[in-house]
Amino acid sequence: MDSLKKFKQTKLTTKDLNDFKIKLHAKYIQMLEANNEFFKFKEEEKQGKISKEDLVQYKTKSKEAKKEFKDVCKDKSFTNNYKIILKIHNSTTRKNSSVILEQAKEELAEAKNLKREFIDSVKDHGKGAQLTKLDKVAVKVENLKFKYAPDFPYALNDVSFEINDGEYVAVIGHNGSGKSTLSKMLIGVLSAQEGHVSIYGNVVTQDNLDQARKFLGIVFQNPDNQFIGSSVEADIAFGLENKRVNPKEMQKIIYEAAKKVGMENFLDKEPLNLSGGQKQRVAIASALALNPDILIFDEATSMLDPKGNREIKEIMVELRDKMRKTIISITHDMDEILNADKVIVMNGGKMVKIGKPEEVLKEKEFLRSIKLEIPFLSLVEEALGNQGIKVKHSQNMDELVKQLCK
Ligand SMILES: Nc1ncnc2c1ncn2[C@@H]1O[C@H](COP(=O)(O)OP(=O)(O)OP(=O)(O)O)[C@@H](O)[C@H]1O
Repeated sequence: MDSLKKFKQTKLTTKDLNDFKIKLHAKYIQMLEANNEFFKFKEEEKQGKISKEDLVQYKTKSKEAKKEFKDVCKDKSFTNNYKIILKIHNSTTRKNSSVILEQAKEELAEAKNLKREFIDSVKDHGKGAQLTKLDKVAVKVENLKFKYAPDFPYALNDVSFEINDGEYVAVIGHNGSGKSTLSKMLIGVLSAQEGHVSIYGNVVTQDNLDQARKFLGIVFQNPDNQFIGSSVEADIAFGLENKRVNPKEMQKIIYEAAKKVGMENFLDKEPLNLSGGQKQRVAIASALALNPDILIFDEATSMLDPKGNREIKEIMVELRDKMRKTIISITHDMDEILNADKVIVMNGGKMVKIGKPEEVLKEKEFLRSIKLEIPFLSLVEEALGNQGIKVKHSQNMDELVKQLCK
């Protein structure tokens, strides 16, 4: 009994297996990269661009990466974990105590599954690794700093904030305030030089970046650059094919994702025949098909006409309200902050304000001083206030009119 108790306290779990898969997958990618680099420089050496001596360092790096990957594959922890419980299980059988025997059986089955999964994960280089949600905070940024070169000023300077699960957050700032740099750091295109980004409680590192990205969907600025397929359907299918989703399930996923953005009747249409707003809706559907928890809109409305702009803003609100998605909208369009739960104001690489839209909009002089335009709706609210007509913060003109007509 004591040995079973002890085993339960020290046994390996699915989290350990997941950590192992993440490590294995990272080593596998490092090995591939080092190998590619070696072959690239081997070609260059053949062409006389680099010397044989220089090539040696790439060969050594590639060999080391291969060895490191193989060493991780040789991990004995899960086999040992199984052996220990097998021994305990077999001795428990002889004692013939039914409750303990049942517990030992359960532990043995669990350890056997872990061992089997470990063997499979070695075969597929840890591809199935997943991060679990350890926290209700969707995105946590802590003391983030970034410079594009050592003698450049900070593009991001000690930025910290939290975005809760299901929250709609607008990140606003004038040109050069650091919005794009922040967005690149959130999606892992740039790595933190100081500080951390955590997604659902997991600090993002080079090792778990691929897994962390599974929580994220991104919609960029230019609708034309985002269309990869020859039709709406092919475009949404692209990400699913990359993820090797079962082709039988794909049709349904594509239809559902298109329906969420009102594009289900356009599946056979070519990109040429779509408006900018419709193309952005397809980009959103492509992201939604992969079912991310967090959607980042990086200046996604800035190239659209007023109608397209309005459509995409409405979809962002719907995604939060109906699908409980976390929305991060990086924008210089002040109108976008009206729909947000929280606004992060950036200036000169620093976060200079964070709060609810109505709190941020109170500071009109400050916003003007950092070259941000006050939304027309807020100016109307302010003018009404000056006339003694008190109104609550509205998300759009219709809401304000309704308040006034009550
Ligand atoms: N690739 C780069 N190399 C050097 N400096 C850069 C680079 N990209 C951005 N910067 C600088 O970093 C600072 C922050 O720029 P960033 O692009 O993040 O701001 P932004 O708020 O997104 O601006 P915009 O709205 O114009 O895109 C600026 O001073 C900018 O000049």
